[in-house]
Amino acid sequence: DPELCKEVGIKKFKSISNRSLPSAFSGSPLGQKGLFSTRDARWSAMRNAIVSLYQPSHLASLIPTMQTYIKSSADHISSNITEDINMSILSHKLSTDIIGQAAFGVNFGLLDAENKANKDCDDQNEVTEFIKEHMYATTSLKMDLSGSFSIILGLLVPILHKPFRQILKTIPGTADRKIHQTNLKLSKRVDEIVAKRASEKSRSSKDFLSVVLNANDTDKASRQLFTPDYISALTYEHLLAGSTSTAFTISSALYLISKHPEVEKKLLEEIDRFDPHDKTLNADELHNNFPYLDQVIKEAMRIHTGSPLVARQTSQKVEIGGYILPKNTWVWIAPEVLHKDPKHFPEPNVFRPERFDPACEEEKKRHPYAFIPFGIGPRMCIGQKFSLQEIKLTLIHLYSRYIFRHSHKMESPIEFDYGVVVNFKNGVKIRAIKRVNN
Ligand code: HEM
Repeated sequence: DPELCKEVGIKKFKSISNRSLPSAFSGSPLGQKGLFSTRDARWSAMRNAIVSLYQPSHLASLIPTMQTYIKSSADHISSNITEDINMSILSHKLSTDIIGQAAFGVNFGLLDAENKANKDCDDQNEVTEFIKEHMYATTSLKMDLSGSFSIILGLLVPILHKPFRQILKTIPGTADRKIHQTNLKLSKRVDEIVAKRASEKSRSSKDFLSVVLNANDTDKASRQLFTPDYISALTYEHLLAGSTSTAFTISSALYLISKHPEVEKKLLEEIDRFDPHDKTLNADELHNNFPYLDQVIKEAMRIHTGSPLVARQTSQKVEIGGYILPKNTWVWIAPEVLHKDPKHFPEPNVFRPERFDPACEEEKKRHPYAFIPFGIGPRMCIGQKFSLQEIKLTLIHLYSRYIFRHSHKMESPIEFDYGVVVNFKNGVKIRAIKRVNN
């Protein structure tokens, strides 16, 4: 109910996590550092400290960096043009490299196979190992029966999650133990990156980690709030939040566009009209010249919604839709259920980007909260603009050079893994076809 959302959503709910599996995350480096237990006050301060990084002017300054990584991934496609490409893996590397630079100020060099001498890390193997573990950690927080038992239990009965995890993590062979050990290693590595950066005398002001450490250097209050552990947890959160869902959206868009030639045709016309081949777009051009691409991305996020659940906890007793929810009740929203509601999206399973055209009746009539891939309210995704910029730049660059077709190894119907972020179970497998004259 719109009125209720307005009234209740903002005023009476306190948000306690991001997309948001508190019990699942409490086993991750975030939870181990106590992020969720105390995070509200500190998180608001942190959001304020870093919000400038997500403002249009800073995002615009990231375009050339993003373009460099995007070009590397296109070059990778070019050298594998006769083979199947697992777009899920390639886009995960791309988005991890980009967020590595933006959040840590570190070049992970995942796309750059030749990059043996990484400037920011003494040992390239360390970086590769770190990322492998990061990828394991992001994919192992599952919500089905193949995931950790304590996580599944925590979803059903949150109070049981912690004690069960404590027991299960000591038992060899359990997913809980594997996750625990991976998280310990990840935590240690993030701590090392943070400690190294903290010891540097001059830091840039362009990445998340440096901005927070700079604030700590100059401000005593900030030092008390942002302990080294807390900074590590947040830096890791950025890596986690910034890579998987962006990668999922890029591969989902490619999967859907490849299946719909009429959408592909219209999109290519828009991209070619602007002729962005090998050109660095500026923020205004990116924002204004690709309205159909905007619709395609929204529709891809609607059909395949990356965040399965968003959570809130009531900060006081409240009545919603005739139900009385006591204080501290967990409320879970499943955005994809909203996104498939035929009331707001007629023929919900049809991929039709035009339904997001601002001139279209369906779009005009739709409730503003019917489409919430980035969550909603004061705790909605802080990286929304960052990721949309990255996704747009990637699709423009790739489609100015190639079109894509599903590999014959691509399963149909496609299968999903439900984790903290949804993922394609076996990846999006495609073949690239070089476009004439490009
Ligand atoms: C397509 C890409 C992305 C999607 C679909 C997505 C989705 C979401 C969702 C649904 C939430 C929870 C919002 C809520 O509770 O209302 C969230 C939170 C968050 N996201 Fe994203 N996200 C994406 C990309 C990013 C990127 C690139 C970053 C970092 C650069 C990022 C950083 C965060 C952070 C830090 C939070 C927690 C915010 C808070 O708790 O105040 N996300 N995201």
